[in-house]
Amino acid sequence: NKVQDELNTHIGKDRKVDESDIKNLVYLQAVVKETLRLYPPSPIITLHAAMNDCTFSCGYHIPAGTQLIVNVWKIHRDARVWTDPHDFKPGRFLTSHRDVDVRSPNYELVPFGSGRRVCPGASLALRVVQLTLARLLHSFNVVSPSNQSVDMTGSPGLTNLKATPLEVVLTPRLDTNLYEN
Ligand code: HEM
Repeated sequence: NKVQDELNTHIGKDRKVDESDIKNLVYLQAVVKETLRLYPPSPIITLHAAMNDCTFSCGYHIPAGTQLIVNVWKIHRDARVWTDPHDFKPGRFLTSHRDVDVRSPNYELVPFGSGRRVCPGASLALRVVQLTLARLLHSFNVVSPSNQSVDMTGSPGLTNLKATPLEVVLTPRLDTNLYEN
């Protein structure tokens, strides 16, 4: 509903959302970030190895050549970084965490990985996800059948899939002529 309020303010209901509108849709951007934080499509990143010996401040010694797995899911729910880490609160990216981005140097938010092997498709992915979500929420009201809350349980695996199918009812919210092309 808050994204739809933002869409009403910046776009209105007489035209479709355009790619150039996205920079003004700061709450929508925060929703995408919060979604990537709580439900990273790659919850663990594999196939990495330490190039040099290193010792973490907490005492762990990692010899060069050790194969490493990055637990993105855990990093994104670290209570030392995120207040109410398991709650969906997009507003945190407009207040307490407004400077945190998927390219931040402090590694709090790493849905695309980081460093030399960071996802080269990150910018494309963000543009596509933001525009698609904006168009969807601008064009339709979305509710779950019988208004039940959505089961967000995930299934185990290298990619983050819902354990149960998502069922929603879409209702148009714009003039019919805007759906013709
Ligand atoms: C929301 C969408 C996406 C997410 C969350 C995502 C996430 C990731 C992650 C976590 C990695 C591993 C990084 C690492 O090893 O440290 C990766 C690698 C990669 N991604 Fe994406 N990705 C997305 C979309 C895309 C798109 C749209 C493309 C291409 C157009 C793409 C191309 C690649 C490639 C080629 C690699 C391998 C890079 C390498 O090993 O050097 N990804 N991605």
